[in-house]
Amino acid sequence: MNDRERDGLISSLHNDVLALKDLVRNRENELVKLHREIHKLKSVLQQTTNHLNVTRNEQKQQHQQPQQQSPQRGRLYSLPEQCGDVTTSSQINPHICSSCGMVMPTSPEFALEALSLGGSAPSPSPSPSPTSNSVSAPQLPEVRPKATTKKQGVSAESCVQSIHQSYNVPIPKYDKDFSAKQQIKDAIMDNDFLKNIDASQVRELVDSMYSKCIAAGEFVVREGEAGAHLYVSAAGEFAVMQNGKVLDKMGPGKAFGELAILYNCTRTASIRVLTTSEDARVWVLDRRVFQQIMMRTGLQRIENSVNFLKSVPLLRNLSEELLAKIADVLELEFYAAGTYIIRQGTAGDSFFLISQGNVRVTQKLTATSLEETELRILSRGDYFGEQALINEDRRTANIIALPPGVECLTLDRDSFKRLIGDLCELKEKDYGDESRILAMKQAAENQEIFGSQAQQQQEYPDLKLTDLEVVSTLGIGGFGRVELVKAYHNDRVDTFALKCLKKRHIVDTKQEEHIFSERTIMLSSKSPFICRLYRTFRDDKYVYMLLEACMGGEIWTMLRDRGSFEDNAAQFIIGCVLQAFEYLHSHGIIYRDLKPENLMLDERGYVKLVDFGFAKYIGTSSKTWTFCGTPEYVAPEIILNKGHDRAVDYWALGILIHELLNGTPPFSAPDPMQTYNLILKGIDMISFPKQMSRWAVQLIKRLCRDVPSERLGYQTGGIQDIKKHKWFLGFDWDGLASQLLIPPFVRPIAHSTDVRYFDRFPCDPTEPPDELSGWDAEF
Ligand SMILES: Nc1ncnc2c1ncn2[C@@H]1O[C@H](COP(=O)(O)OP(=O)(O)OP(=O)(O)O)[C@@H](O)[C@H]1O
Ligand SMILES: Nc1nc2c(ncn2[C@@H]2O[C@@H]3COP(=O)(O)O[C@H]3[C@H]2O)c(=O)[nH]1
Ligand SMILES: Nc1nc2c(ncn2[C@@H]2O[C@@H]3COP(=O)(O)O[C@H]3[C@H]2O)c(=O)[nH]1
Repeated sequence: MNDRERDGLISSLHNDVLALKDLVRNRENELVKLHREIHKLKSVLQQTTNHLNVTRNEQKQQHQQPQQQSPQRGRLYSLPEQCGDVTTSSQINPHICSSCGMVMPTSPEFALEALSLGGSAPSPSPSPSPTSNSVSAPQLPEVRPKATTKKQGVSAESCVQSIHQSYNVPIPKYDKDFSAKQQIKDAIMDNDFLKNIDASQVRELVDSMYSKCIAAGEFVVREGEAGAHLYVSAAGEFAVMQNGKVLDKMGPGKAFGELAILYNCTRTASIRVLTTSEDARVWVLDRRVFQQIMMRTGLQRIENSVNFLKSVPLLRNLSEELLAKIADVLELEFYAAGTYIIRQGTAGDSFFLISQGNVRVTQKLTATSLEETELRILSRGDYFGEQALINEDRRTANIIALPPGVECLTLDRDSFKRLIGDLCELKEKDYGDESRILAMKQAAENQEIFGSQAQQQQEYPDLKLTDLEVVSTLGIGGFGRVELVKAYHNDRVDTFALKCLKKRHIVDTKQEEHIFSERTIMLSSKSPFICRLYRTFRDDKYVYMLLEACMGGEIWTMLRDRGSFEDNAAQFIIGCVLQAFEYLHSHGIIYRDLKPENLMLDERGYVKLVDFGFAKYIGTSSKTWTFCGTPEYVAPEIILNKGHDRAVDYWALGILIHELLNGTPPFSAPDPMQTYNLILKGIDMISFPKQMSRWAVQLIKRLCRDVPSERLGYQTGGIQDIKKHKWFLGFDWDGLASQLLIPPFVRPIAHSTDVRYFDRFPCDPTEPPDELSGWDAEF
């Protein structure tokens, strides 16, 4: 390793360390947040257990003294809800509200009840029920209403009533400037318990908060009291206290007081103003308003769900009543792009309806296959996941969320069976899996023939690496050099191109599979339009491919030197490529790296495809997802990761025609991202040079269609459709196939090691490190 490389390595390691430190810092922050969350939840839990203990004791007492009642019970029920929180002024007796003189509610249910009864005074229950299991504050037993059955009933029954009543009750709004709104919104989103509220709900909460000043030293919230408000600190400093001890301090922009409201418990801590110089200020939201906003949006959600269900074709004929039942049990779930919502072969208990976004359905067609075949894309209104529920079996396909993410309504197994499991459409659904698997088997058999050992039979079996003598370097690729070599064997001298690939580099860049695939496909391919691979070798540092030497040089070099090709030369080059594609596609192989750099001329001037590093066997009906290719040549579906097949080769063919005729590809920018953006804008955004023939432009446009299935060559006529296009009018396809056609550029070659059509490359004295993992055993 030289100094520059070492410096580069050090700097990259340094960056890695910095990134890891950042990660650790973020994790630590997350931990602190989680600890705080745990602590808060523990406070809530603590209260609940206390309440339950007290209730149990109470129930015991009530059994012992059934007639005894608190004399203040009636007043408790008539307490107006807004008197929930007390400040210092009521401290003489914390249970008496100083402003209205009433007894403060000490049970969390009180507020709920007050809410559900709209603040009116229902008559108190005359006698407590010994069986009720009310929860109430243990600190204040003397004023706490004894548990009653009525109370239990009210909170369930009239709460529902209240939902409907409050549905149309206007919610107060208070004007505030932008920064105030932002402060409240940020505080809500920063609160672990409130941050999951819908954006529309947050907006309403923000609008309904009003400002209140609180003097230095006063309590905003007192531990153990009932909570009737949610707060956001607007200005000043506040202390969070528990049992008289300061737990934490907070400045402006913090939401607090949410626990008592969300968990129906009493205040789990006290909040006191620390600021001494001037009043502190808080934003306040009445609990009643909070609940109203939550209920209203909740109801709205059910209504939206029913409306959505009505639009789902599967549920078209169901009654309104049944739809409402379904809507009632549906759960809303979100999945980030790329998430496997369902994985084939796993057990599953949910049924899914897509309410937003798209999913990709893929399937492994054989138990051992690594590849997933794309079956279809499902979108809003479509459903999935019924198979495993109906057949009591494992999932039969994968469901993957597509960008930007997916929203689904889900039903659990029981609800599915009860509500829609009998629908004929579901029971009779046939996705055609069987015929697909049959076709796959057929294709696999073909592949077996194509990639079989017999087909891959290596030639020159007696030739050893040591029989080869390097003459000069023909080219340099991503993994090493291609050398022109002389082979001395059986009293003969042959010349070959020897592609030497650095094993360490292959392993480091995880390209083992691509190199293997290149070997299998090239060894098996026997077409005059594809460079022959005769055999392979290996040693500790390299794998070697002994290739047919294409001594006419690269099309890329010719294009560089000439600037562009005439139509007839371009037709000949494209004709040869089409012959190669016809051969590859008919064997289920896609090439994926078409460009002038990978087209070589043999000594007769015929064009051959070289470099099969990205070629892949996919069979006839499947797709693949690996992003690969050269930026200027990749098709939109590769960029968008939609899954691709041989249609990407037709796209690349259109790009190649453009480059051969003009010297540049149509989509080209200084960096790949810009190039991808141009590609996604489409071929119609390109203005073609005037000198191009009308037919050439038309052919390029027909090949470079955004939608793969619309590309010429991909339809039922296959590659013949391209060959029949007007641009090729008069072209001698039979002459090309039989190689009797005279190529447009015959390049004189003096002898078998004449390298005049190749650039000169300096030698590279550095040796790559050994790589001995053994992945290349077959080479
Ligand atoms: N059969 C051949 N006959 C003559 N020259 C060849 C042959 N194969 C490759 N070359 C020369 O070597 C160069 C590099 O070869 P190739 O593209 O196959 O290597 P690679 O490591 O796969 O490169 P890449 O980075 O493009 O994947 C070619 O551009 C060409 O100039
Ligand atoms: N229990 C608890 N409450 C906290 C803490 N930090 C801030 N608070 C807030 O103090 C508030 C007191 O009233 P709530 O119990 O309604 O909600 C509580 C939280 O919003 C903490 O560490 N523990
Ligand atoms: N087996 C199969 N499932 C599909 C197909 N298209 C969509 N799917 C859905 O993919 C789901 C995967 O999970 P399930 O087997 O429960 O139910 C499956 C179907 O709802 C298909 O062609 N075949």
